[in-house]
Amino acid sequence: MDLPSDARSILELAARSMFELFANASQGMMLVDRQARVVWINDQYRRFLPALGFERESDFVGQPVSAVVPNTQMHRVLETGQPILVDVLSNRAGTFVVSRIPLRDADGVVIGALGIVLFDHPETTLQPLIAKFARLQQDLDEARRELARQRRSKYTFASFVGRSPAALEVKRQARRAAQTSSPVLLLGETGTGKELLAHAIHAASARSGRAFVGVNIAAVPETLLEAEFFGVAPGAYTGADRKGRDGKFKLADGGTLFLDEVGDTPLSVQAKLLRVLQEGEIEPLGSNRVVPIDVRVIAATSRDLAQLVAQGRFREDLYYRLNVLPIRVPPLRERRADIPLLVDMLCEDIALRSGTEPLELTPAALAFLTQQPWRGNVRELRNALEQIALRCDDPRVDAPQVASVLAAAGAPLQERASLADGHDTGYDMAAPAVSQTDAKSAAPQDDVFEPLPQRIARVEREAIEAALQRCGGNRVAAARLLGISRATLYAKLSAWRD
Ligand SMILES: Nc1ncnc2c1ncn2[C@@H]1O[C@H](COP(=O)(O)OP(=O)(O)OP(=O)(O)O)[C@@H](O)[C@H]1O
Repeated sequence: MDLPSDARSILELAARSMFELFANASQGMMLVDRQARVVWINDQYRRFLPALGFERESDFVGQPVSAVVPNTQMHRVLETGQPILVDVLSNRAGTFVVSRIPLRDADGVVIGALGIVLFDHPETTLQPLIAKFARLQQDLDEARRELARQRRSKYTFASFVGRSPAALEVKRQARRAAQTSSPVLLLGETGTGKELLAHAIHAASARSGRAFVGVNIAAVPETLLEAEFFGVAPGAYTGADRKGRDGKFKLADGGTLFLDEVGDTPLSVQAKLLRVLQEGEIEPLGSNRVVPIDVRVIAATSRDLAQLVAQGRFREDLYYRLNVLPIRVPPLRERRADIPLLVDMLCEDIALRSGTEPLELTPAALAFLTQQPWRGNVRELRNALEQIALRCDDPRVDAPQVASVLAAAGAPLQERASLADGHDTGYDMAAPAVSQTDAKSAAPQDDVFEPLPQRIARVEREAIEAALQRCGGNRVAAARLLGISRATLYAKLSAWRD
């Protein structure tokens, strides 16, 4: 027989064929009427009756389906008119993979539903699929545990090295802040340990068991910041965000949100941030639903927020909202007494990570380091020690070697540093601070030919350090000066970190 030529007959044939296929290939079928009463079962279905507690078909057919098939969802299909194409049904007769399809009359009104048992004993028939699912679930659980581990605090107060009065005062204030749930504002130059303190405050707070989530505001493009903060509702966008995405506020729910470089928040987002802090609720992009959140905010900035307020670049109301517990984190040059202790800790850490012997600095070398301006603070000190460890073959290092490595790295040296413990260091004490050009010429030369990737990395680093210095540590201005985006600058800086 050929295919019928009219569409209606073709559809009828297709429907009949599909029904027959399901009726033969499936483990059983049943029909319920509009009132969810069983009106028909096929031969295969009949074998489930004893397990369901029925001896005769006549005791089963005619009954409300929920009375004779425990846990059935047929009534839901009748209520919603939506099929449930694949579902797992478990009851006293076993576990089944089932499908439920509404039946409609010519006007589209739901008049019944068809239930199909696709597989019984899915634990054997679907074994490969279930094994794969179990493996995926295991991977997902592991990834979730790892994420939770990463979201826990990396540092405690013990990680903040320093016994100078200034360092002890910072720790005292931060410990007190940890006892409350009010916003904290950490103010200080780059590399002074603001992020470390934020972690430590969280770790010592009542929220320590929950997430610590950080956002570096300066590193997120303005157009993406709102989505990053508040998330995206499903269907608001096409592409990667189609399914929706939680924002950082949601991820930090119950825990702490660290807003790094809060002074760089664009004005357009400041108003929304203020609302969230006031109301304690967020509205994901593309959603008209507000979601309550409970987040403790710790903000940090290296910029003068009061000045930004005076210039109209930071909202005054947001400033007051964040400035509840301000903590000024002093620069290294105001707590030089901590430098030997920091050097000790950093040398140990660098050695541990690189698998080398820790540096041993002579008293003159340590004195020289102590007198440097350290505009990049602890981060810059760490970088300097890493450079020294890389460039000096002998772990015992004296002041002239330190001076030459710092000069090669383009660091602005302290002019009148006293290098010597009464012996000749070979370093010209009266010489002016090493300029960028001098620094370049102080790079390895003649005898050691510097490989191209290292040379490029060094030149790039010198340029960035010089730009940051020129702009007084202001990264946005430095990025502009370098002709790169601030996100690129941040990516480079964070690649050097830790
Ligand atoms: N007091 C300290 N004790 C030990 N390590 C410190 C201390 N202060 C800073 N560090 C280390 O210096 C590096 C920079 O610190 P951190 O990122 O906390 O600074 P920051 O003030 O947040 O800088 P930025 O504003 O540039 O983000 C980190 O590796 C941190 O562990």
